[in-house]
Amino acid sequence: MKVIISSDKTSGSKKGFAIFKNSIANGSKVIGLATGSTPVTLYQEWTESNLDNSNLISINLDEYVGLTPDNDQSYHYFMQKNLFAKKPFKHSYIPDGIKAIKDPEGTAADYNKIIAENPIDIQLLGLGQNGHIAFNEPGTPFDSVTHEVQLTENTIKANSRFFNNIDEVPKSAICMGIANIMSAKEIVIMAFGDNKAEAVQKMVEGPVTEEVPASILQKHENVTLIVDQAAASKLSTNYND
Ligand SMILES: O=P(O)(O)OC[C@H]1O[C@](O)(CO)[C@@H](O)[C@@H]1O
Repeated sequence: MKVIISSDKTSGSKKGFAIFKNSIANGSKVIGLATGSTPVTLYQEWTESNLDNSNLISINLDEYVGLTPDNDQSYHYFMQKNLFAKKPFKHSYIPDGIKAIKDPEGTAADYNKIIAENPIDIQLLGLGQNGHIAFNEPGTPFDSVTHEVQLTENTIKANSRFFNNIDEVPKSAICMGIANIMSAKEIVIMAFGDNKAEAVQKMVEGPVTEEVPASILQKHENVTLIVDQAAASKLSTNYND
């Protein structure tokens, strides 16, 4: 894993965006995208750039079960607001959180088919405080594919900051599995802030274990981790930018 330590989130996000721009210039066509607060600055860079997405396909990691695309907490809405409105892709895939209410297995199977038909060239990831990637919580099998995830109390609490109150946070999501994520040819994972420091340390330096889903990234041959000083503060090795 290549580790880039940036002075702050803005410079880290610029470096992250540069990796995507370069990868697209070199022929990447299928782009895996993430939500959460981590990628917002990277998406700002993207919308302000001259990059043209009209020949690209995007595939998002996850969506809450039960939220319509026009719900301002849905990941459909998030992507529209932060990237797609200004930089539309040829086609953008996000799991169908409404179909998933009645048919989570069918929704997940549809999404696995989409990923199989559109192998991901480069995938963006954030990192949960407990080491989760997308909504794959500790204990998720490394060979998992798209599935319905029951959100843990920790994640519901962490994400409640975006909702009016904690009871509005959906209890489950449709989420790419760890095997889907690992199938991407290249991965960029970003983490900023001291609340991510422990997860970063375990992901990079700890054992590869399903208890820390992101630790599997140690086994991927083309991963770049971008962190700020705070998120890097528990790493024991000195990684130079
Ligand atoms: O970027 P944030 O908001 O810190 O969230 C970290 C991770 O948690 C999630 O929001 C899921 O809870 C992921 O989508 C994200 O990668």
